Amino acid sequence: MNFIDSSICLENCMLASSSVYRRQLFLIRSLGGYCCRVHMEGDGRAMRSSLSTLGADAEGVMQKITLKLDPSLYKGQAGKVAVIGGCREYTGAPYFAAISALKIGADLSHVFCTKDAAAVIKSYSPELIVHPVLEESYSVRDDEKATVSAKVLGEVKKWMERFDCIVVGPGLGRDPFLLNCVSDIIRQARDAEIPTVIDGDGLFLVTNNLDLVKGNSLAILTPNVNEYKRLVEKVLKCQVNDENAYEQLSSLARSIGGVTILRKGKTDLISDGLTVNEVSIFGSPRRCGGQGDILSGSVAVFSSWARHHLSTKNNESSMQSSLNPMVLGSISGSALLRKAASLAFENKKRSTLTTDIIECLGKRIYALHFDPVIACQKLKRLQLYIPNGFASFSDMFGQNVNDVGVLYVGMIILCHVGFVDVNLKEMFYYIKKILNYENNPLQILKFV
Ligand SMILES: NC(=O)C1=CN([C@@H]2O[C@H](COP(=O)(O)OP(=O)(O)OC[C@H]3O[C@@H](n4cnc5c(N)ncnc54)[C@H](OP(=O)(O)O)[C@@H]3O)[C@@H](O)[C@H]2O)[C@@H](O)CC1
Ligand SMILES: Nc1ncnc2c1ncn2[C@@H]1O[C@H](COP(=O)(O)OP(=O)(O)OP(=O)(O)O)[C@@H](O)[C@H]1O
Repeated sequence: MNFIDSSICLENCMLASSSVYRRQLFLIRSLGGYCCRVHMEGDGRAMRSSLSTLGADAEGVMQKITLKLDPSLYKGQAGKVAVIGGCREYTGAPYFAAISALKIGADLSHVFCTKDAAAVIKSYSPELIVHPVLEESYSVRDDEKATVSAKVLGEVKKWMERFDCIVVGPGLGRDPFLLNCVSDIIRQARDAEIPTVIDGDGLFLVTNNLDLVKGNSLAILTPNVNEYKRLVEKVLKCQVNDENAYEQLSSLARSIGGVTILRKGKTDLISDGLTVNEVSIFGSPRRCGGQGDILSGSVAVFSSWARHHLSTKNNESSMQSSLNPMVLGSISGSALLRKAASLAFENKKRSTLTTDIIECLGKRIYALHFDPVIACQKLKRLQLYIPNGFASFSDMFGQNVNDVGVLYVGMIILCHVGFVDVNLKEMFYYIKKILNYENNPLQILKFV
C-alpha cells in the first residue's frame, strides 16, 4: 500500500508511472500547482482519494497564465471570444458570459443569438458585438429550414477563425431547429481547432449528441449538478457517486475522449481524464442564477491565455506540451469567479447578484499581480519618506518592532491593491508572500 502525492487521479499504476504523469505533476507544481493525494492499493487501483487544494495554488496558476498588460499589444491580442446563446426567454445568460470575458481582459466579445434576443442584449451593453443570426422553429417555415440553416452557418463561419475561444450554450434554449444549427457551429469550431466551452443548454445538446465533442481535447464541458447527473447517466450508465467523485469524473472525461470537464458545485472539480484538480476557494453562499455564465466566460478567456502562455515558453516546449491549457483555464476561471463572488458577498451580503460579482472580476485580477519584490521596494522607499515612521508607529500602538513591521507591510499591501479590496485573510496571505521573499525589509526591521 502506498501514498502518491499527485495532481492526478489514476485508476491504475501503469498510468501513475508514465512519463506523461510525471511531467504533468512537475509542470503543474511549477505553475503554482496543487496537491492531490491518491490512496493506491497494492493492485494499483485508486481505492480512496482525497484532494487538498490551497486556494493560493489555484491563484498561482491563474497568476502565471494571466496575460500581462503590455503596451506593444494591439487590439485583439488579449483575446477574442464569442458566446453562442441568447433566445426569447434568456438574454441575461449570454450577456453575463460575454461581459465577464471583457471585464477579465479579453479585447473583443461577440454574441451570436436570436433576433429577439439581440436588441435586448445590445441594450445591456454597447461593448458587446451582437449578431442576430440564430433562428427558432417558430420563425422558420419547414420548407425554409435547409436554407436558413446554411445561412446561419455561413454567418458564423465568416467570424469563426478569428476567435480564440467560443462559449456555446448560455441562454440558448432548447428549440430543436436552433440546436440543430448550433450542432453545425460546434462542428465548425472543431474543424477550425477553436477551443469550445460548452455550458447550459449546450450541455443538453451534447449530452444527447456526444459525437459533437467526443475526442475533442479543445472542448471544455462545465456541468452544474443537473447537467452532470445527465452526463453521467448517459455516458457511464450509472448514478452519480460522490464517494468516488474523482475517479468517476476522470472516467467520464476519458469516456468522452479526453475532453476537459469542470464539475461545478461546492467544490469545483476539473478533469481531462488524466488529472483531477479541485478548486475550493471560498466563494459566496449566494446561489443566484448566472454565476455559471460568468464562469464559462472566464474559462474561455483563461484557456486562451493558457494556450498562449504554453506556446510562448519555447525553452520548455517539450515539457510544456504535456500540460493541458484547457485544465489550466478551467482552474483559473473557477478560482477567479469564487474570489469575485466572495468579494461581492462581503459588500452586498444576501442581496448579492450576478452583476455585483461581475463588477468584482477586474479588482480580483488586479489583486493577483501582487509582487513581493515591488512591494518591498515600495516599503523601503516609504522608510525614506517617513524616517521616523517605525518609531512613531511604536509610540502610537505601543507594539514591538515585528508587529509594527507587519502593520507597515499591511499598509503597503493595502495601498498596492487598493484599500477596499483585501480582506484580512488575504492580507495575511500577501504578508506571508513578503516574509518569504529573501530581500524583504522586515529582515532589517527585526534589528531596528
Ligand atoms: N438570467 C438568465 O438569463 C439566466 C439564464 N440561464 C439559462 O437558463 C437555461 C437553463 O439553465 P439552468 O441552469 O436553469 O438549467 P438546469 O439546472 O439544467 O435546469 C433546471 C431545471 O429546469 C429544466 N429546464 C431547463 N431548461 C429547460 C427547457 N428549455 N425546457 C424544459 N425544461 C428545462 C431542467 O429540466 P431537465 O433538463 O432536467 O429536463 C431542470 O429541471 C440555460 O440556457 C442557462 O444558461 C441561467 O444561466 C441562469 C441565468
Ligand atoms: N455550494 C456552493 N458553494 C460555493 N460555490 C458554489 C456552490 N455551488 C456552485 N458554486 C460556484 O458557483 C459557480 C456556478 O455554479 P452553478 O452550479 O450555480 O452553475 P449553473 O447552475 O450552471 O449556473 P447558472 O445559473 O449560470 O446556469 C461554480 O463555478 C461554483 O464555483
